[in-house]
Amino acid sequence: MSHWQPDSWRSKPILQQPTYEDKQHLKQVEDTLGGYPPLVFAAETRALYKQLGDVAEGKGFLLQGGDCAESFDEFNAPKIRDTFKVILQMAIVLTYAGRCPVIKVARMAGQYAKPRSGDFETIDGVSLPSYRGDIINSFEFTEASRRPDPQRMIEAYHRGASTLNLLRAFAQGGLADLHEVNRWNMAFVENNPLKDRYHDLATRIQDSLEFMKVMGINSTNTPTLHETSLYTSHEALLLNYEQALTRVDTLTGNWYNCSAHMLWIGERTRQLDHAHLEFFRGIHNPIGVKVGPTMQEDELIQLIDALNPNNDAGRLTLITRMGADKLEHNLPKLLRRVKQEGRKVVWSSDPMHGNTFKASSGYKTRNFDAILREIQQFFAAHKSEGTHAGGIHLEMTGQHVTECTGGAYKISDDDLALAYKTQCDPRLNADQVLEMAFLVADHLRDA
Ligand SMILES: O=C[C@H](O)[C@H](O)COP(=O)(O)O
Ligand SMILES: C=C(OP(=O)(O)O)C(=O)O
Repeated sequence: MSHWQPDSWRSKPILQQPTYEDKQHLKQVEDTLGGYPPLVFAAETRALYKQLGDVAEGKGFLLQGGDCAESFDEFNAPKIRDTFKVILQMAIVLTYAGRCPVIKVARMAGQYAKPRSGDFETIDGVSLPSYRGDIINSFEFTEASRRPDPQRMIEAYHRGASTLNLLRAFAQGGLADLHEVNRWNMAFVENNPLKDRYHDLATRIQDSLEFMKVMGINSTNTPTLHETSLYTSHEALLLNYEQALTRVDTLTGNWYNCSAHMLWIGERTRQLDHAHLEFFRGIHNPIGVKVGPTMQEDELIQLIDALNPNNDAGRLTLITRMGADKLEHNLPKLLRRVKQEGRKVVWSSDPMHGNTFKASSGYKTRNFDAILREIQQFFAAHKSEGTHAGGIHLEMTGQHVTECTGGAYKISDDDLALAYKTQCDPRLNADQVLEMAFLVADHLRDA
């Protein structure tokens, strides 16, 4: 295999990239970013790698979630806080009701680049380049807004850094204290139809904390009760940006992509001889790859071997996104083959991307029941193949949006217009996530 360099991807075919008109400006931005401090520290990335290694061995569960596409316009503390809360809330339900350690990885602090089905969008007979995420162009439907601008990478870096800073403060500065989480969760679910179930769980956690106190277990000296670990992730699609943040770790001498702890390759850019595979094979982060409904057994083994030649547990997460109607037929054969060949991977389910459709109202949406059905089938397939259902990957937000239909509030096609805010794909809202958490926890406990 040829020698890897952070820029060796540049000689390979590449899909889903913008065409920048001003190459000099692009180079200037890449150089500037290359001189900026890394956003994450390689040792943190190694800690996540190790925890994912445990998940690959069947000990733990990966919860990965956040926006479909983070937005420069909706960049504010309440939004970051609410998504943080909803991830934590789901993690607590999964940990307590599912009796399972949960590793939390946010789709935040860098989820700015989007692959698209078409290069152009047409509205009222006018065709303009598709919106590809705020790191590339702007959502507004004008010629100027849709022109790719390299300067946006600098903007994305700064917003990613601020988001990460706040997430770290929340995780370690008291907001994630289990005593507090228990309290704010109560208010957070006040109007939720699953409130009673949540209250019951919260009371049991409270009882456990009080029991520990009575027994003399000093919770002030027990960091896991006061803080949490939340890692960051995004699709490493725009390789100019990702390369600029790829650095040698001085402790190990290895290359790490320091734009996030975990990165993944999308379904549309995972070709074996293409640029994204080339870039990912050289970085030492834990990585994910999306696995869609057309994936065949041989192709999957080749992909695994290209990305994880040493078969290290924790290195590779396979994120299946097949669609509720296809998973039952397509996943078991992949599980069987990977198990037969002894490859160590985390299997995670993205029940969102295979279940998107256009509602009669014209909005792109996903139905809660289809999302749930894909998760149920994911657990069932693992159970029958004797493999570990290792995680879920959700597009979700802490905001009260109406983007996915169904759930306990029975959001209908007509309701979608009430609060449809996503810039790309529909997300589960805070209530739908809580509901999903209880349903997944039941499967997790059973598994
Ligand atoms: O999030 C994933 C993709 O970017 C998205 O599904 C593509 O959407 P499109 O089919 O509207 O381009
Ligand atoms: C684009 C995404 O998914 P996929 O590659 O599975 O379509 C995504 O997760 O944002």
